[in-house]
Amino acid sequence: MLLAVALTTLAVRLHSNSAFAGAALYSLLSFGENLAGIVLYWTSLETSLGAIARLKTFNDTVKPEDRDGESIIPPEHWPTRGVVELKGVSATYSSEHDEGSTTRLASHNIHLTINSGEKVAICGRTGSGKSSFIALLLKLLDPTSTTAEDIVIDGQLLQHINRSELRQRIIAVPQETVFLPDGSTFQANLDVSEEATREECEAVLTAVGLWEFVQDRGGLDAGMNASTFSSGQRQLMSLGRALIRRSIRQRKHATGAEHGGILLLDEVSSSVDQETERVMQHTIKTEFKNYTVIAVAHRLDMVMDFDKVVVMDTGKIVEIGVPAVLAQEAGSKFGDLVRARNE
Ligand SMILES: Nc1ncnc2c1ncn2[C@@H]1O[C@H](COP(=O)(O)OP(=O)(O)OP(=O)(O)O)[C@@H](O)[C@H]1O
Repeated sequence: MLLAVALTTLAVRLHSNSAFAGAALYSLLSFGENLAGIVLYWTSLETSLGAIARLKTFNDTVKPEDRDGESIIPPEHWPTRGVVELKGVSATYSSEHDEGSTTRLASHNIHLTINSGEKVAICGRTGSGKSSFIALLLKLLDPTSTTAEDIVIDGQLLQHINRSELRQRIIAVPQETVFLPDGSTFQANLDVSEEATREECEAVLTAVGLWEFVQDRGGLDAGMNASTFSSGQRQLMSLGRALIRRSIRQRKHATGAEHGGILLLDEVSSSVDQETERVMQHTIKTEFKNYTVIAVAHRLDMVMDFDKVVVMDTGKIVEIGVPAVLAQEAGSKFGDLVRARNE
């Protein structure tokens, strides 16, 4: 089982170039129990393939034994407000496998405050550092130098927080969806931590428009074959997982009051048609209305009604503003991206 999961995730990684795509297995890793085994399996891989080298870089950042033992478990329901502060954060990838250079700048002196419940889009050209920004928030990538207050989420310094705990508290939807080995049930694939009820699974699949699809294939207990999913259906399952996590968090919240949190999205609608994108947007807006949402987006129409857009270039923030306003502004970098897309 462990080997199969590792191979599945590895196969996904080999098809990808993005930093955060390495975190496609985030949704599996974040549940902890198989993490040590998967990491051990990976680190034993010896190959000179570039993709594996990148995988190893990602790997190096998640070794639990290095840092988690001494790090802090945040308060029980953290983060409930979803205030994110970055105070001059820089990060590099070590590229010992790249010829000619030793480090590669992914984030450069990032100063940014994201307020509670804000919906923020991260935009920019390919390789501008969008996914790396998300990777920083999940501690998949570490800041190069750390002053004591580099990244703070709801008053907690990220550098002190236990990595696996962090990845259980922040909900993230990666660009690529990693499934359990073929034959695992729809329910197991949707609810990886096995904490949701069948009713919750059905409600979530209905919300993302996959309930009929699952029923046609034998229902929640039927074995699933991921290769029969389209890319868009894979992304909908990923969003479904995020909704399940939100439900579970909400249920565990002592007061029962609606609380917030943080949702990270990396190009989640890159493979869906306009109608499906509309469903996804609606679901994110309604189900995560109290959450701070940080979304990497190439499809700029999806983020036009967000509160804020952050435009990145060569690892730096080069513009921050309201998307609908910037889109109309001559000389705006976001406006340039929109105009380039429209052409
Ligand atoms: N694992 C890695 N190892 C080394 N360099 C990396 C790694 N991941 C990304 N980079 C480099 O870091 C820089 C920022 O990459 P990042 O993936 O954050 O950009 P992006 O804006 O998300 O790109 P895209 O839109 O193509 O997904 C790029 O120069 C990229 O080549």
